[in-house]
This record gives sequence, structure tokens and C-alpha cells, in this order.
Amino acid sequence: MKGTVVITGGGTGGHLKVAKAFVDEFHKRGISPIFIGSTTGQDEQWFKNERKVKKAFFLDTKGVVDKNLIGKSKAIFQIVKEVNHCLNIFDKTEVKTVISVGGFSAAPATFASILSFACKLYIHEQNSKMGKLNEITSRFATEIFSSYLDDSKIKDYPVSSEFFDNARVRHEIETIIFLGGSQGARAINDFALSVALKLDELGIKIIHQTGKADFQRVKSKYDELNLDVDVFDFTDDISKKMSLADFAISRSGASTLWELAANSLPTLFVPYPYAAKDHQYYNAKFLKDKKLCFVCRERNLKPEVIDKILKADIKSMSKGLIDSIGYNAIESIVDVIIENNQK
Ligand SMILES: CC(=O)N[C@H]1[C@@H](OP(=O)(O)OP(=O)(O)OC[C@H]2O[C@@H](n3ccc(=O)[nH]c3=O)[C@H](O)[C@@H]2O)O[C@H](CO)[C@@H](O)[C@@H]1O
Repeated sequence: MKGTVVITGGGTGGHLKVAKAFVDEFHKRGISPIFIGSTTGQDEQWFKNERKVKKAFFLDTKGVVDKNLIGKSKAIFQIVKEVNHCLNIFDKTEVKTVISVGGFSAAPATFASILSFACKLYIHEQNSKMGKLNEITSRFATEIFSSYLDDSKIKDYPVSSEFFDNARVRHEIETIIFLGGSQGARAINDFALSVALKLDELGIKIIHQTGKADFQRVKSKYDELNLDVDVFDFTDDISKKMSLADFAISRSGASTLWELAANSLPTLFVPYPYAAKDHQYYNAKFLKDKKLCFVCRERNLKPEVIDKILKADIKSMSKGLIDSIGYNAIESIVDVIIENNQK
């Protein structure tokens, strides 16, 4: 491969999981990329000690969207400053390929790749509605990979193999997993607590990922209810937890959604209502239109929802999910990038 590869982006687990898939795939092929992320968000947590990267840079950047005018100006000024920093890195390490997985962390390296004519830019857009940065920069990209774009060369989402390996067709609901995405979701936590006694009476086991911020509160409530629940804030072994469940109630962040699909786990998605352009709703709608999931707006999430789920035909949904996503997405995406690099 000519020149160095940069993988950039992050902020939250959804973007970082895809960044990690790229790092792992390049490493498998004997290529050590550089990672460029931010000091804000979860980037350092995921990549500070990652041995598969040649070097990781964490730049002083913050999100631009959802800020007042002064906040926006400061964030933009900081990005401009860090673009320069990236151009220096590109120059010193002969960067020829920049792969953005989106999020504000990706801004400096993405803009630097556009300014440096020696680089090719690739974008992986995880969501059904394009993020602001990708909307601005995508016209400069050599390829945009997305599960929702008709003209994407590879449409399958890069999901780790363990989600496929542990997949099975679900027949009846004996265990439900509640998932809040990388940061947890208070609305899903409250819903789980409101139906926990009923599920227990029905003999249904609960697995519950709360997110860090709400863990103690949720754990104490289960203790008060005297229920034996597998409750945790975050785990590195989420595929194992998913595979134990027969049904999921989850946010529809892109990585989680496609992991659940890969695992053939029927799901009720409760989209995060404040996501940009309501993208979590449209992520889930993509599967709902194929009758492969249920979707419930957060405002309609009432205990009665459980009765409907218990009557549903989860077997045909679970079977249908098998064909919704193919196995080797990250290999195919990296093949396209390497082929282009050789031209
Ligand atoms: C509030 C918000 O705007 N969230 C966005 C964010 O979500 P968020 O960061 O929550 O992302 P996702 O749901 O896409 O991914 C979370 C990742 O964390 C992993 N995980 C989660 C819990 C756990 O205990 N262990 C674990 O490993 C999941 O398996 C998954 O791979 O990025 C996604 C991808 O751009 C978007 O679709 C979401 O809308």
C-alpha cells in the first residue's frame, strides 16, 4: 500500500466501533494506520493504548452542532488550528489515504485530506441521515460507504464476526436484553424498571446495560425489588450478552442496530428522540419497512408495549434478519480502498 493510512473520527461508541473495525482489518493485512481523534468524548478510552496503530493523536476539538454562536465560533477556530496540525502530520508521515468514520473528531483530518492534494478521502457514514461534517465533505470523497445509500459500493455494515458467530433463530422470549447504546439511555432504564416485576412473574430473565451515569440508581432499584438481574454499565463482551437474549429493547444507534441484526435478535427500537435529523428513527425504519423490527417512539413507551411484544411472531423476524446483513463488510470495504490506492 502506498503511503500511510489515517483513520479519523469518534466521539461516541458507534463511530469508534467502526474505526476499530478498520484498524483491526488493516492490522490483519500487515498495515499499521495512524488514528486521529479528539481529547473530548471517548476516543482516548478506545485508542490510547491500542497497539495496532502506529500512532494515535488526540486533538483539542469539540462538537460544533448544538452550541450557541460563541461556542460554535470557538469550536470552528479550534478545528481550523488543528487542520494545520494534521497537514504537518500528513507531510511527515506521507499520508495518502484518510478514512473518516464521522463525528466532530474527524473534522481536522478530513479537511486536511481535502487541502492536501496527495490524499484520497473515504467516508464511512453509519447513519440513515448524513452527519453535518459528512454532508459538507462527502463531495470530495473518493468513495462513501453506507448501508443506506443506493450507490454505496459496499452496503453491509462493518460488524465484528462474533455477532454472526453467536447468532441463532429465536422462537420464544425467555430472556430480554435492554440496551442504551454506548452511553446508556435513561428512558429505556426507566421502562425496564417499570416492567421488571411483570417479566419476573412471567419467568422472563432480564439482562440490562444501563450506561455509566445511571448504573447505581438502576442497580439499587432492582435490589429494592429483590430481582436477580444481570445489570451492568458497559461490557466489552456485548455480543455474548446479546446471544443469551431472545428479544432486545434498544436505542437505534447504527452499530448496535446492525449488531442485533447480525445476531438475528428481534428488537423493539426506541430511537433517541434528539438525534440529529432524527437519524435513529430512520435507522430503525429501514429495518421496520422490511418487517424486521418493531419501533416505538420514546413518548409512547408504556408498560402495555410488553404485552404486544409477547404476542408477536419473533421467529419469522429472527429468520428474516439472517439475510439483512452480510458477513465480510470490512474486508470488502478495505479491498476497495487498497485497490484504489494502487491506481
Ligand atoms: C445519542 C447519539 O447521537 N448516538 C449516536 C451514537 O450512538 P452510540 O455511540 O450509542 O452508538 P451505537 O449504538 O451505534 O454503538 C454503540 C457501540 O458500543 C457497543 N457497546 C455498547 C454497550 C456495551 O455495554 N458494550 C459495547 O461494546 C455496541 O456494541 C456498539 O458497537 O453513534 C451512532 C453511530 O454514529 C449513532 O447512530 C447514534 O445515534
